[in-house]
Amino acid sequence: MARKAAIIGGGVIGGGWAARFLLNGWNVSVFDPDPEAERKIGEVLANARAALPALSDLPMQSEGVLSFAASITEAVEGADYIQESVSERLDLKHRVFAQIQQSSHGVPIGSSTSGFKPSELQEGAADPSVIFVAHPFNPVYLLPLAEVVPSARSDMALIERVKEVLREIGMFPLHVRKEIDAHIADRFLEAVWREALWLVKDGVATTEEIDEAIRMGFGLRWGQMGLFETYRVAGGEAGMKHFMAQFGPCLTWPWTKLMDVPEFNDELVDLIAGQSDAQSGHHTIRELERIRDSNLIGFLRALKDRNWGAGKVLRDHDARRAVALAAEVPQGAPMVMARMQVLPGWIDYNGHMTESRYLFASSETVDAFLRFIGADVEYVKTGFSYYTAETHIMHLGEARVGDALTGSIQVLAADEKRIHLFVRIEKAGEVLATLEQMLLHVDMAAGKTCAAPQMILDRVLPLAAAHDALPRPDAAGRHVGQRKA
Ligand SMILES: NC(=O)C1=CN([C@@H]2O[C@H](COP(=O)(O)OP(=O)(O)OC[C@H]3O[C@@H](n4cnc5c(N)ncnc54)[C@H](O)[C@@H]3O)[C@@H](O)[C@H]2O)C=CC1
Ligand SMILES: C[N+](C)(C)CC(=O)CC(=O)[O-]
Repeated sequence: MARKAAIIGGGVIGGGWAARFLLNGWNVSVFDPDPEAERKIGEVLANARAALPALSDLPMQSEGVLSFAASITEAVEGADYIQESVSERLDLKHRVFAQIQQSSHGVPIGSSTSGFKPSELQEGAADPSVIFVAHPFNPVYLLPLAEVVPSARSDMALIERVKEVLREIGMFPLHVRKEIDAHIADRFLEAVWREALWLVKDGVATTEEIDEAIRMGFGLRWGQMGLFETYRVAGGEAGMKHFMAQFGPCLTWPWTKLMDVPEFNDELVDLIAGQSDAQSGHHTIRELERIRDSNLIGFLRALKDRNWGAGKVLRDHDARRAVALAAEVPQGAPMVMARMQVLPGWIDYNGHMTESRYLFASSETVDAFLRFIGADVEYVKTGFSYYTAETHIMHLGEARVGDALTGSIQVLAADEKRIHLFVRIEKAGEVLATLEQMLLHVDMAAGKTCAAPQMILDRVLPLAAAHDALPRPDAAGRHVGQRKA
């Protein structure tokens, strides 16, 4: 049965948490007194649905059920995990924890706070041991980092369980060992922000010039190696020691105004906001979110190919899910093997899903089937695999961006060397395309077909026999231009 997350506070960050849990198969109950919360979460969720599936190489899990509760008590009822994401005010957070703990006992309560220490959050709580910081980064559904900060009063066994929950939903829990205001990452963001405010206030640079200075240079480097590994490389062959010797003295030169804070008055706010409008005001916030998400997807995908940094987290998440998927027995015949989401990049100039994506959707379906019968990545490493010899596609309907698709498999026939498959790509029961495909078992080194091993035949031959009882699809055996019978 799906587990339940309660999200208290459904703004920018609560909405992101809701999407992250839902798309990873959890049921989610949100409480937020804002009458607009449901609409806002719906928009965040639409962006997440368009973005997150693009990071996975496995079919997405079935989405959990989203509900909106009328009270905190209703939201937390039966919850396995609670995430507080209300506005950054300590008195408000204390009130919310008190209400949560009137009806929830022993359930982990993570706080999204950007800066409060866990010991501050725990003050006056009925059970402080279950309250801790789980600080995410926006967009929560795409960025893996969650700083997990316990205090001396925390239940450390519970913290370990929480870290596992975060890994299960594809996140990277960074255990912050010593509590400190603003944890680790926000201290950097604060430093950069202060410096940038000074540069604008002093008329040295505009908001746009500052953003170019970041995104054309060091921002790209930081996303893949962070600070210290980057500086190690910058030290040349002599590494970090040389870097420190060369740039250490600059720390005492006037390279920063970090010690001072510019006066945060209306003049400064207007200056920054005006420049920001001139820079980006031609896009709505939702447009900017979608631009940000597709840039992040490209970046994360590149890191995933290299199994590096945040890309390694994505690979580990796929590997964990692959084990769970392999243990799952697909239901029904034909067997639903893949669930997909039509992404913006899949749409062509006709405004519907482009033809190459039907082959892609079928590949996802057939790959899941091959993993199911044991011809998975580990098997391929032994030098054997299935190759596609022939495909016939029939286009029967249209898909639009955001549509949820399923890919199902009917085994038409199978023997030692061949698997003859019929794939249906469907949207809510409507068949959009069928693909008939012949797969051949090959010895990859020899470049020749050969018999599949018994362990694969033991899985595929009974399926072929069982699917023999299904009606043979009309489209099976058709060729291009053939008249309908
Ligand atoms: N916006 C950001 O970039 C990040 C924010 N955070 C943290 O996440 C938390 C939330 O921030 P945002 O989502 O940005 O703020 P937000 O203003 O977008 O959302 C806060 C939500 O809390 C709701 N709320 C207020 N009182 C409530 C109550 N008693 N019960 C339930 N909901 C209530 C509001 O209606 C609002 O929808 C803060 O602690 C913030 O520091 C963490 C990471 C990044
Ligand atoms: C600006 N901020 C302090 C709320 C930022 C964060 O807490 C994390 C983020 O997503 O940048």
